[in-house]
Amino acid sequence: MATPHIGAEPGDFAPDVLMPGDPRRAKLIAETFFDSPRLVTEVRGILGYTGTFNGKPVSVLASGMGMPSMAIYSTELARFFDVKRIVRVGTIGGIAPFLGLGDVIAASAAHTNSAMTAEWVPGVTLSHAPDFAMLRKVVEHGEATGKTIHVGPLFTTDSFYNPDTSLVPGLLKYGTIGIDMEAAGLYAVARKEGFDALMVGTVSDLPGSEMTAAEREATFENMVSFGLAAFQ
Ligand SMILES: O=P(O)(O)O[C@H]1O[C@H](CO)[C@@H](O)[C@H]1O
Ligand SMILES: O=c1cc[nH]c(=O)[nH]1
Repeated sequence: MATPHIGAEPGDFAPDVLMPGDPRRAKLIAETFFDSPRLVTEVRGILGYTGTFNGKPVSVLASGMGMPSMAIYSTELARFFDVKRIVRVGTIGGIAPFLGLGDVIAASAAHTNSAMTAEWVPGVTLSHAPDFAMLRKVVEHGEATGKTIHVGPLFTTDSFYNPDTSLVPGLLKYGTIGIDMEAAGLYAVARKEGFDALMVGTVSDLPGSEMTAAEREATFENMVSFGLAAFQ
């Protein structure tokens, strides 16, 4: 049955789903990595495809931008389409000095200034963290292929424009390496809805340098290869 935001039927999604923010990146991922991809939803232009990778069913669905949008789509995938594992494949603003444009990161935690989960357990600041088995698989993929993946905490912000840059020294002091807008939402919803999740991202912005929109769309292959490794 279709949901308010996903126009698919039960069985249209595989248990494993990749989630980029950008619908065009979802299409590109399906066309580049999947065998026999088919469009399963396009409500609001949020594209979803299902195909196979290495002979196993896999899907991709855009999340849109920000924690509320990610929370809507990931909740509906878990509740109505029996999705068991989600990997967000997104772009990241790098803040750690050792990062370069195009580097790949797996988020071992996600701090946030969003109030979305503030009252889920009254009086408690929840730690938003990935599934350890999935995190281990992407690290092992890096070791097996000789490709570098940085593992560290992200800061998931509600504000792409007008970010409070005075936060950066504090974030760095506590080991944070980059910034996105969805990882904490995905990790929180995963615990709430009972699926496993991981965020893998490409560094698209650094202080003083950034990728163009075309580069953001194109420099995704390494990140998606890591993301798919989490499902193996
Ligand atoms: O490239 P995506 O996955 O959209 O991720 C990042 O890019 C968007 C901001 O430009 C936010 O969604 C942020 O998290
Ligand atoms: O600077 C950036 C880049 C990607 N995503 C963000 O949230 N911020």
